[in-house]
Amino acid sequence: MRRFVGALRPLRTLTLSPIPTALRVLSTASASSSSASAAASSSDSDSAAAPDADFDSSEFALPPSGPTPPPPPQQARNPVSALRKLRFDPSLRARADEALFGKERGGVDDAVEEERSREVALALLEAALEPPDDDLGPGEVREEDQMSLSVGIVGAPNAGKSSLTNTMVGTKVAAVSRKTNTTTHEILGVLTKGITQICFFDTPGLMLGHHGLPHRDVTVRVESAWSSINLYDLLIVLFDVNRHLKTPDTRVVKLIKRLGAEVNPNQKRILCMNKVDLVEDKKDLLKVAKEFEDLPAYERYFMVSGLKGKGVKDLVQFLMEQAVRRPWDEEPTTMTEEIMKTISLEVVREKMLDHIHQEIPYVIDHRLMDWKELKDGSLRVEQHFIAPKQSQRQILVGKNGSKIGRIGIEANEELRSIFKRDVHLILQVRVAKKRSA
Ligand SMILES: Nc1nc2c(ncn2[C@@H]2O[C@H](COP(=O)(O)OP(=O)(O)OP(=O)(O)O)[C@@H](O)[C@H]2O)c(=O)[nH]1
Repeated sequence: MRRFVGALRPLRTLTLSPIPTALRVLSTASASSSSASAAASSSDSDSAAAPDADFDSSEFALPPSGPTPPPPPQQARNPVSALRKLRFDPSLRARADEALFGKERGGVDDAVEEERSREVALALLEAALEPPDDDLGPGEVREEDQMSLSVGIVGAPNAGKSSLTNTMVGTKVAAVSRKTNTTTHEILGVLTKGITQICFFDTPGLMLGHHGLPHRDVTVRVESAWSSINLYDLLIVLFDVNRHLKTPDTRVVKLIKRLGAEVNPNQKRILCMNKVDLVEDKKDLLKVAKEFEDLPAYERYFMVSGLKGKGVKDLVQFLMEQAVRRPWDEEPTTMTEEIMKTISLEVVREKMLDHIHQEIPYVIDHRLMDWKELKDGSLRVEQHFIAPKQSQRQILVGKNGSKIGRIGIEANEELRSIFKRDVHLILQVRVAKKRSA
């Protein structure tokens, strides 16, 4: 089920002080598949699922995914406190002095001086061990040196926005599939390289000609998307050039022309022809470039294949060069548990979209029910699909569990390769309980 999340939300978060990426990713991703909804638990659904409605990766033999990550390093000993504990017994010290210097040393003055020099040595050692205020760890960048860029990606459904984002960011941030409108929420992708950070925003629903759309929420979504695009530093207008050559979509042409006509001094715009790998005669690409060449707002034209990665390096390089001196909005991405949870949902969702070619994926409630990191470093991930109707459940399960099994096996493989560890994936398909009137 598609849920509307206003396009302004990620922009608003851009102006906030740094919040770990994971929290924001989850806050936008929480529509129907958040781990938070796990609390709703299986009470929403019939608990008696048929055995073929389950997938359990432990029933499939897979080679181990490599060495288990080492345990966290032990806390290093603090040499200052160790030194503080090293207070000699004075009588032992006197005996040592005698043995070394052949006479009994020092009166009261010597003792005081010795104690003072010991304190000075200790203070010096403490100061030496204290990291300087601006000491930066490896890869850290001072705030005043940081460069940032916010990028909105605009395009018709299925133009390849998610695939391109994934390729640029280098992690799986969005479910990619053959279906249109797979982006059920704005997915934030963050690329941090050297001193530069680029935040990518998906802008679902930004299309012209929305008059007459059946649902009011769709109209609201479209309007909200339009009103927010000017807030990005840079806009990528993306279209499927292969489709354009075969069956041009007048709405897409209008979109490209409208965004290319109005110059916005505060925003750079670029036009990206995507899926160039599908175009057999490359000369056709020049024809398309010519068709849109007189649009003043487009600073550059790129021909890319987001899926195959063609031309993406040049595009990323160009984006890096457009960054402005501004502190980063996001912590440089580390694979936190919250990001991993989101990825686990996205990967399973992607496999479901690949295998179920009806409206089913959009009406099914998909939840993360359990997430555990086991002692051996492996992960136990349990997700449930809750279908409104028995017939929908049956389509997702497939004959003798063949569909859910395939989804599970493929998702499990991919999660193992992303997380670089063993993943015990459990998927259950249930039917929602009928609410009594
Ligand atoms: N051959 C080819 N296929 C691509 C390319 N980019 C995307 N695709 C395919 O096009 C389909 C749609 O891609 P997505 O990235 O989901 O498109 P999207 O614009 O994010 O779609 P929505 O979420 O519906 O807005 C998927 O089947 C992709 O595999 C490309 O460069 N070449």
